Amino acid sequence: MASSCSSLSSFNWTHQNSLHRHRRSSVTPRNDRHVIISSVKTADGNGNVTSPTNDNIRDEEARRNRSTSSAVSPFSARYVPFNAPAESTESYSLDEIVYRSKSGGLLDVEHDLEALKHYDGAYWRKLFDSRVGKTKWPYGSGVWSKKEWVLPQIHDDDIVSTFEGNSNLFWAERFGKKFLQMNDLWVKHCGISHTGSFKDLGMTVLVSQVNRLRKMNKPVVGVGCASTGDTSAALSAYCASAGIPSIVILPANKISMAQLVQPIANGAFVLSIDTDFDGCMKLIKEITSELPIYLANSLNSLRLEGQKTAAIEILQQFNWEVPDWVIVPGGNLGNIYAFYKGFKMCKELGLVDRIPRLVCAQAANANPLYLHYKAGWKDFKPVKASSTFASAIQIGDPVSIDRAVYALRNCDGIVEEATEEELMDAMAQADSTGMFVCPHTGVALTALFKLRNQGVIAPTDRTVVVSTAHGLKFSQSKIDYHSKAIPDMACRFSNPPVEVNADFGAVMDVLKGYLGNKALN
Ligand SMILES: Cc1ncc(COP(=O)(O)O)c(C=O)c1O
Ligand SMILES: N[C@@H](CCOP(=O)(O)O)C(=O)O
Repeated sequence: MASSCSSLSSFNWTHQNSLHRHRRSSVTPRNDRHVIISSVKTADGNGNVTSPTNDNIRDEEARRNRSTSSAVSPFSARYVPFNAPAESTESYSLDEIVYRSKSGGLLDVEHDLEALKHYDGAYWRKLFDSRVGKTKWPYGSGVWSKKEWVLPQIHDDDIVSTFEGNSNLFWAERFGKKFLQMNDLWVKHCGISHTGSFKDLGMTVLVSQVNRLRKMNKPVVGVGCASTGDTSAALSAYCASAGIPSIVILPANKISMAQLVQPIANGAFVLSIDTDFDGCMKLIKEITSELPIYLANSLNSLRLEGQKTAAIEILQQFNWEVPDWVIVPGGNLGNIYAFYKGFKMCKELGLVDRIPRLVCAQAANANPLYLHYKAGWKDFKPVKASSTFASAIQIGDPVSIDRAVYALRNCDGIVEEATEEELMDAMAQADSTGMFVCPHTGVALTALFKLRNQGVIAPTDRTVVVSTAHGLKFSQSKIDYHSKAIPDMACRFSNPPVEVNADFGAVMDVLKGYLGNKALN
């Protein structure tokens, strides 16, 4: 049986004595014994315990787990109906295949917070910090470095990970100063990742659990999703790495070529369907209720357990100081809730004393949440999403609408929208200061521009913009913008190449003209 005792026991043992004093209760987790046992091995310069054999990092951890196989995790998690009334007793094991509550509502993964509270905030901060930047399986992953808060009961050997997470929290110094008069602006580059988007954070959790279910002989022949590009890329990569079949349903001609080729290259079974994302989502829900195909979209609350670690990571990267604002582009609306949940857990477990205000940013062409917010959260109505350069969030009927509303209402959150011109300009402005962001990040940056102009976000507010995908996946939109090939768009920040004859004089003339317009510094 999986043991997160071993996960606690096997972290840098030299920290254990100093961490011990942080434990709140007199309960002694059974793993402490194993800490002592493992400590007889030699420790490398980083305090990692090393094996005398030539095991790879997965084998090394499996061997360690075998030696602690009698240990049972003191932590646990289960599915419960999302936002259930206190008197609800409905719950499911994470080893069940279930996506909806009895009433048809969303589910949530509920952790045993009382067990986690046996350790105080300082303990968790130090434990998580001790795992960053190491190769130790599976903690080298930014997701699995928080394993006790994610999937505490999974066996380390069942985990399918690319050491995702630990993404760059980039100080957007020049962008902040030049365009916003801000000096504490940060971009969390979740898109600089294994498959180029934040979806890796959730997919490692979901595919790991599928790996476990298949080893338990549960009826899972493959894993499937509907996608606007990034979920399918992540699903196919993680499944390919574990040897699990993946099936992806894509809206024909509505995702970028770079995104389309990802599942193809990773060996997924790709269905290109003449509908939009909402149509694909409807199909995959029907398919997964008929066939032994496990649903990988964020309707499945397992995904959000991985995605929430990006919020924890932001706090960690600020040395556990809480930013004032976090701005997240929203489509199917799982991620905004995942951020809320990550921040909320850190507050509940004493790692920080407050949570940031969240802003969810939508494309004006696909803005059901924005309209709902403007209507005072009354009577949600899905919309027919129109085409947008932010194609991964072209979603009119988001599955996680209830989760998003809950998150935003509980953090005094805001919803903003961006027109096509605004999002493309914002993306180009960010790129002109050295970034290379995706159009969805352009949507989030537009929200920031608007809230700064309205005086809602102050120049000194510490603000994080979540960048959700790698800009290289969306090169064609940048090519269109910089060649001013977009109808009815001024493309104010375009920077097209200058065509010059292969002639020294002609080149010099052009260069002198260019340099003449520049100040010496
Ligand atoms: C690049 C990118 N940004 C933002 C989002 C929005 O995330 P969510 O669907 O969780 O709201 C998605 C997917 O929907 C995406 O692929
Ligand atoms: N942008 C997503 C849309 C589906 O979102 P999910 O989080 O519910 O899987 C994608 O890339 O497919």
